[in-house]
Amino acid sequence: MTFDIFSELPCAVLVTDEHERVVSANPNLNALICNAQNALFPEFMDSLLTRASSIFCQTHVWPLLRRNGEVHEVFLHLHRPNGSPLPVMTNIKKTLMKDQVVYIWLFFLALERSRFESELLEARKRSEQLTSQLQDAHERLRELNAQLEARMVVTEDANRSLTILTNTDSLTGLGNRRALESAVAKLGQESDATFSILMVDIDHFKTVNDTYSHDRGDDVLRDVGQCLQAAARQSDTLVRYGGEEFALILPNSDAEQSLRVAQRVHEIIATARPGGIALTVSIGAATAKLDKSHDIQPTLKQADEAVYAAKHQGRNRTVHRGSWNSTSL
Ligand SMILES: Nc1nc2c(ncn2[C@@H]2O[C@H](COP(=O)(O)OP(=O)(O)OP(=O)(O)O)[C@@H](O)[C@H]2O)c(=O)[nH]1
Repeated sequence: MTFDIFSELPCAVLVTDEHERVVSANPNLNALICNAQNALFPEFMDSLLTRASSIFCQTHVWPLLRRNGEVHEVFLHLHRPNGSPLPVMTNIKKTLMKDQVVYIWLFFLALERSRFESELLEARKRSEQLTSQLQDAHERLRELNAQLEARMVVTEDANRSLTILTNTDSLTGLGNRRALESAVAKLGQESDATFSILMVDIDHFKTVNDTYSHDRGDDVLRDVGQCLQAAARQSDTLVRYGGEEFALILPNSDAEQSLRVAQRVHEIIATARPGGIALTVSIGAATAKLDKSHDIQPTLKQADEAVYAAKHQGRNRTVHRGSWNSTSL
């Protein structure tokens, strides 16, 4: 009986019955053993094995096969007609074919197997090396990322400090003219909001410098800044607008409210005596409604003109200009 289906298989196949008789063999097995495809096979498979392998089969392989129905990775030596042993690996499985119990033996050259194994080991080693290189690269990337993030934090801090510095008046610690822009943003998004600006200018400040020294003049500027801060609300923005001039932005304040704040400024400065000197300020006030452009320049200009008017009218007073009638306190 032959089983043609095995002739197509790429490996060497032997089929035996339960009495260890050779039932069939495919051409690959012939080629493997005899280097010829049509060689005849012995009746019992025992004759195909070297003596040592035959004993091993009788004592181990067949008992295992009969018990488990299959055996894997058995190392045997086939007995070639020229007398030389051929090392092979064998997988055997019991099965039913054409109503007959048979055992199918698949043979692989042991040498090929060890070559495959060493190739596999080599590939595994390469993949392990690659994995470790990848891990190193990943670790390095993580470090670089951390360094980059740290640098970004430093840069952001530096940028923040720079922004604060460029928006701050170093003498008084108040915002400077540039800081006015963010104050405008603070006025709110909605147009139609009423706001006021107070321009506060120290009277006869040149005389203060000339009489008491420039340093004393600086003290006066610092103290006036504090007086104005005391008069302002949390939501107001105070900046040193230039020289001895300060600007106070009052969101949501109409003319009347701005005049009340101005009055408070006059009183606080009179009481505080900035730099230990009795002095007065002139205040120009202006009130407007915020338009869509958020442009406060026209209102600033009006407040500036109002300061000029206050000076002209004798100083130590507030003049209000703007959409409202001029008022003088
Ligand atoms: N100490 C000091 N003085 C300054 C500073 N900035 C500007 N000044 C001085 O402020 C003075 C301003 O003088 P003026 O513009 O004549 O004004 P004023 O003397 O206050 O006179 P009126 O404004 O008309 O009352 C000048 O002498 C400037 O040198 C500063 O940062 N520190």
